[in-house]
Amino acid sequence: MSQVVYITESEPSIEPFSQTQPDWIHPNLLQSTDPIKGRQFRVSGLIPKGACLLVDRPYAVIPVVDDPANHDHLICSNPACNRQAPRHSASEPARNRNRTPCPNACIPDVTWCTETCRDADQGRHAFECTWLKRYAAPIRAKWGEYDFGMLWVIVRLLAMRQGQLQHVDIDIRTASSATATEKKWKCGWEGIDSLCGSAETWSHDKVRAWTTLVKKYLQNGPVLPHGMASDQVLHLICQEEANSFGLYPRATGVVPLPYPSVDRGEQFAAAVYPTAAIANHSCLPNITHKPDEQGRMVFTASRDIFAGEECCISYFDLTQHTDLTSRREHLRQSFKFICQCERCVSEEPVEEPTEWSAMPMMGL
Ligand SMILES: C[S@@+](CC[C@H](N)C(=O)[O-])C[C@H]1O[C@@H](n2cnc3c(N)ncnc32)[C@H](O)[C@@H]1O
Repeated sequence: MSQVVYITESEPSIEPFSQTQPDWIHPNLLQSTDPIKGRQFRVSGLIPKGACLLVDRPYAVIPVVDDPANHDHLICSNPACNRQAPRHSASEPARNRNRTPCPNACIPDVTWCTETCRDADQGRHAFECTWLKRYAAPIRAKWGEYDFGMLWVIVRLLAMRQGQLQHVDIDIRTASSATATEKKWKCGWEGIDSLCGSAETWSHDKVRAWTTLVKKYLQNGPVLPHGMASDQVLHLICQEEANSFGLYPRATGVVPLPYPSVDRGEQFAAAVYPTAAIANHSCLPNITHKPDEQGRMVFTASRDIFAGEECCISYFDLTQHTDLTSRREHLRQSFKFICQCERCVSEEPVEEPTEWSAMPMMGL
């Protein structure tokens, strides 16, 4: 990849995303490739039930809440924090108690849990602030909350990438010259760049619609100086669609299903993770996933996992879609693939063999 650094005198400095590995990765966790599903997690030796397999920091995360000004679970915008910033918490020391809004009042969804967090995040936020102020309201009004969220995640991904490019010597370049062990897991922008997703799986109408949005709202220019071509940004949207996680307060993928049924709660954020995104889906997962208090995705073994087995999460709340048709339809609509997990394949109806002897003679 050619290294281009886009820094001008007037550009604020964005703190680099200096992570070179996930925060925790179980030594028995490996990456391999499946001919149908693509990249996957496998294990090289026993991982006992309850063990933590992965703790991965989001590369970009946005809050997803109605009425942010009055919501208790808005997250701190500082990517080094991501903690929920409650409106009031009597138990907190006074200096931590106030949510700190954007000084330019860009949108109420942007807040920091403390002034310290806000000040440390000035450079990154400056990258998105003008864009949010100019486009958030018109995009929400014309295209709706889902499209706005998709575009905002892209803006936050581009802001983080910009931070890495500004610190190219300590980040992207060192990543490409890292030792074989360090290169085992691609982190930061390298990890995002390697995510699956392609516009070839999209209908012409969908490509046209997102191309329009990219040209209208995400063009490289003074409002968003990212230096990428429109088709690269469109590709990033495909990757985001195939790989982003909803963040919920309770674990996803608990099996057997709890009785009485417990769902995973109300979504409060959406995020893209460089390493957690390698996990494929199973309707009988052996891993549960849940964000920790900093929005890091934590994978936990829900049973003993033996050498050679694939590690899978569930992409949806298993309490909501139980039979084969409903599960496959949900995955097809929301995640654009036909589930080939062992449970779905084993539940496929067996086609009755044609009884030729019972057929009338066809004039032979
Ligand atoms: C979040 S990515 C998972 C990692 C991906 N396999 C890769 O190569 O990067 C989601 C994509 O993986 C594939 N996938 C995941 N679970 C699958 C399953 N149960 N059946 C078929 N394809 C699956 C689909 O192509 C899906 O769009």
